[in-house]
Amino acid sequence: MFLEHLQLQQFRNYQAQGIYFQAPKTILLGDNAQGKTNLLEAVELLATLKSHRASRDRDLVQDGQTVGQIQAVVQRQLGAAQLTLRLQKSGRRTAIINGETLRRQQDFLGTLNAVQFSSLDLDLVRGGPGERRTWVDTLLTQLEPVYAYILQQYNQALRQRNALIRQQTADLDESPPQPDITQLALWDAQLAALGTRVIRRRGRVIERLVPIAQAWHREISGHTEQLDICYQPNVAVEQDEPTVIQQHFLEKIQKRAIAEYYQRTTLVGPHRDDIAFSINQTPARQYGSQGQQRTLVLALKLAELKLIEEVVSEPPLLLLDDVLAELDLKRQNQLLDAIQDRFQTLITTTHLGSFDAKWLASSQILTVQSGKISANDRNQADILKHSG
Ligand SMILES: Nc1ncnc2c1ncn2[C@@H]1O[C@H](COP(=O)(O)OP(=O)(O)OP(=O)(O)O)[C@@H](O)[C@H]1O
Repeated sequence: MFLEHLQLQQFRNYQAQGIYFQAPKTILLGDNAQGKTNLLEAVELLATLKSHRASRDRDLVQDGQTVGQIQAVVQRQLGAAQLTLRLQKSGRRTAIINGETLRRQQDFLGTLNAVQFSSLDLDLVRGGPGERRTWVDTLLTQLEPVYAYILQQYNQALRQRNALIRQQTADLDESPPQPDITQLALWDAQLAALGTRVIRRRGRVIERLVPIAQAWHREISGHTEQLDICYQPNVAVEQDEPTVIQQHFLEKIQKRAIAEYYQRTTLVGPHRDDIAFSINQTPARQYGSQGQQRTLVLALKLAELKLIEEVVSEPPLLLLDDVLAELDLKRQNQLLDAIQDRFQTLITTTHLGSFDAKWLASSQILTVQSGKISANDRNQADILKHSG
């Protein structure tokens, strides 16, 4: 797939900006806080309907405005698609494909696929389990758009169950516990059914990703290291059978009932899953050197690219946010060799110094300054169309 055109209107620090992408690699060059990451964020929103930096649309709409818009033309094997995402300072988003407003936003997913790689991704190894869950969920959302809906339903059931537990324990200190068993049992069943769907999908995607990531990791580490990735679901999966997992889920809820009552929150379910990474049988989080952790994240990102390509039968985009400077020259070259011209890649950087001359020659270079994009040299002037 190829992102041919992007149009940003009142989005972050862009007033009105159109960009035509004309090379497999586009380098977005600019000082800090000029709008480079904002542009990648717009593409991330089109691919996942989520931003890793903003949880509310009000932050995405340009300051002082009430609405913002991201529009794109994506070339796919079956033809071109036009994507429009309208954002409001307060109120719901509108998702439009080829002029048709979608009733379910989840139907927007799957037209544009992208893998994002930023220095924040190093937190995948060093950070907490939440970071790893978000990573696997974002990948799943692109592979199986229906997963976005399942996860949303699970989180809703979780919130409602938590509210019920809190309500029942509100006067914990004054009177003895009086749980409403029937109502809680209904939420337990919901949580177990939806949670099982989340667990099985997470298990399946990690199983598919592991051999690809291991192969990359072996290659990048010069065949000296063995990567292992282990899904650690909060509810054990001994058999990939929904009824068996649901049964385990409900049994574990029973066992943790008293602890849940006193901690006033749901303690059982995939919102407590983790994924363990180890290198040569040693947990990467505690013992991996910075270099080893970078190799690991690079292997994961390359594996994501390949897995999405396998599943959707087209190469996804790669968004590299200020990450090349974080990698040493050897790893940079391994990444660049792996991408070649197969994956359309958008790269942000504050300086061109670290780029290989061969790379620069085959890239479209755009300068980003205060929410405005201009071609880096006169030959590239025709690839820009300013609007507004
Ligand atoms: N909703 C908004 N409205 C207007 N401007 C915004 C909005 N959100 C962010 N900005 C501006 O966008 C700029 C940040 O841009 P961005 O995060 O893309 O930086 P960058 O060019 O990637 O730089 P860095 O290298 O520091 O990451 C800041 O100047 C910020 O004030």
